[in-house]
Amino acid sequence: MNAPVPFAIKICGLSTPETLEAALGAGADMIGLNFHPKSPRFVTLERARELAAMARGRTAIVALIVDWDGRRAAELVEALKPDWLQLHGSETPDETAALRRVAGRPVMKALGIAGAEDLGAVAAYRGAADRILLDAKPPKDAAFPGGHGRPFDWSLLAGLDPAQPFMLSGGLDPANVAQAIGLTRPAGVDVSSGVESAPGVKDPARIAEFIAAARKAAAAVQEGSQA
Ligand SMILES: O=C(O)c1ccccc1N[C@@H]1O[C@H](COP(=O)(O)O)[C@@H](O)[C@H]1O
Repeated sequence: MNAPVPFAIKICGLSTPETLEAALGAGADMIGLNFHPKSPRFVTLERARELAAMARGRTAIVALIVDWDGRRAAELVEALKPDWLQLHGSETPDETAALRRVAGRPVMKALGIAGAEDLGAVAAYRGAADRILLDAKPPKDAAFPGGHGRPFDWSLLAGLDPAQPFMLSGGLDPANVAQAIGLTRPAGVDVSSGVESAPGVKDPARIAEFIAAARKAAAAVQEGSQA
């Protein structure tokens, strides 16, 4: 039997040393650096290297990319040395497996969920991705494919194979994360907008509140499943 993976809390879209330090101090397990140019959380490689140097050895560093090819991803890995790649575009299972191979890093594949039919994609990525991240589907006219602060209907996840681990994202915040964890029992949670005071502006107090609430709810689920 595989060893259980510890519950992971990821704070995504960090772009300043101060807010990164807030996430590290509050105990984030993963931090996300966003390389999608249309995102309000976009960081240059230079800024990302500065932040990664602060974070290395204290948390897992995740580089978020959207529909990149393998050569570009491998160059980013060489320059930044992230622990993970987060693929948040329309990468197919084959492209996901190829990116993982070429870049030599574990990959977290984000899948957009709006209805029960979207859950079918999850099985297709088994073996291609190291983690599945279930996010709300972006609005149709959206300029970027994630980070819109919108939740999806969590009750849809009752239709998922209970043996399938996943991380949950999409519209999570300090006030709803405990309910989301209790209902869906994810292997981790990921947040961006819900810990901001404005798009792209992270709020240290909300980061700390989010991490404390998620940690407490995950511990309660764990205790409940052991009882
Ligand atoms: O945050 C962004 O700007 C972003 C841009 C492009 C792709 C993904 C992005 N963020 C990811 O989206 C989800 C949900 O974010 P939110 O909490 O609803 O704002 C999360 O996994 C982020 O990593």
